[in-house]
Amino acid sequence: MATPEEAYKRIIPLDFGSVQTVPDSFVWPQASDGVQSGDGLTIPIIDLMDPNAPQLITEACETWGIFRLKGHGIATKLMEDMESECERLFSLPTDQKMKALRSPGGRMIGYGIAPIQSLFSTTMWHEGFTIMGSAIDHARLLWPNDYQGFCDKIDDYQKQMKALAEKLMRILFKALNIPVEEVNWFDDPTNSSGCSLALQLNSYPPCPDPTRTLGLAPHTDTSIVTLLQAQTSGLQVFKDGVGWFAVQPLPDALIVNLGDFTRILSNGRFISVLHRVVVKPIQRYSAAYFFRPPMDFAVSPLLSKDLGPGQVPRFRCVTAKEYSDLKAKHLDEAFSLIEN
Ligand SMILES: C=C1C[C@]23C[C@H]1CC[C@H]2[C@@]12CCC[C@@](C)(C(=O)O1)[C@H]2[C@@H]3C(=O)O
Ligand SMILES: O=C(O)CCC(=O)C(=O)O
Ligand SMILES: [Fe+2]
Repeated sequence: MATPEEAYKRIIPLDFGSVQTVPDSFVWPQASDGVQSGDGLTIPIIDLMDPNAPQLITEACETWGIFRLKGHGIATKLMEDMESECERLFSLPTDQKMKALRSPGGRMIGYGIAPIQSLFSTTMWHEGFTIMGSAIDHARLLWPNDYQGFCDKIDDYQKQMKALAEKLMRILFKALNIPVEEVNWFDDPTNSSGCSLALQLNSYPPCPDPTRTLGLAPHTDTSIVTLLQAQTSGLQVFKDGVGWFAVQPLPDALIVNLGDFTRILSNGRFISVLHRVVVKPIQRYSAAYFFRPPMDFAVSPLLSKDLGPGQVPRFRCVTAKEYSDLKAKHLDEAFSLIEN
């Protein structure tokens, strides 16, 4: 059992600016086992304005669990602003960022290493900033006289991402025969049922030896859907029978990936894609918006009006909270624990 000091150390990132080599504690032997993308190994590109988009999205969810989305309506300027805010935040001196450090055992918000880090003994080449709702309390600590600009951008971004995620959720639920009318939190403007929506700003500092370490260890997201913005490559997905391969970002497109809750709701039909991040000699930022149900929501394949002939539910019903707690302890094994 870790002492409180040890636990605390686990949320403090490395002072990346000062290291010339990858320390042993950051060495992931499997980091370089990616494959080159070849024929048939491209993540679909879908235009949301295409009348066929719902069909294409459904197919992408069944085959990949991830796709690149154009025509999403998020202004390029807002995406650029978000990238600049990431740069402004993560370029702050380490002792300044430390003021907004996530508190151990507390709510998962603020500055620090990846929340899943506690499940791995090898450290990830990463620092992050987690936001749920308003960012004001932490932004004040980072920029005591100048926090409003950051907060306004974050609010605007979350509002637009939420609207887009709801649009996508409508498409997914329609494909799964789940009536959105029965989901009482859907479209709730106050999101009063608890802070489960989250925005994660990720920074992967320039790495002197990129093939030896990982930015984020393999994981699936604890979300319905995750909307990811990243200007440079680094994200990889795992495809059965193929291995790890790169998702190339497109200018202006967002990367959309499904999370575990959609796998449960779809009774396994839609893929909650396993992904990881490799690092580069250059700085990389990303912003991930996690669209998640309120913690008291009961997630079950039986919400669907049509499991298909002879189909039985593969997963038992769990609240979002119950599942998140299982995930925090068991990561990938969480699924086997809810399998019927
Ligand atoms: C809303 C969420 C979703 C979280 C937990 C919580 C806040 C931060 C998210 C991430 C972001 C980084 C990868 C991940 C795996 C992690 O370590 O923290 C994500 C995790 C999850 O999808 O499970
Ligand atoms: O940085 C990326 O490309 C992916 C980030 C990610 O997977 C996450 O925040 O959950
Ligand atoms: Fe992720």
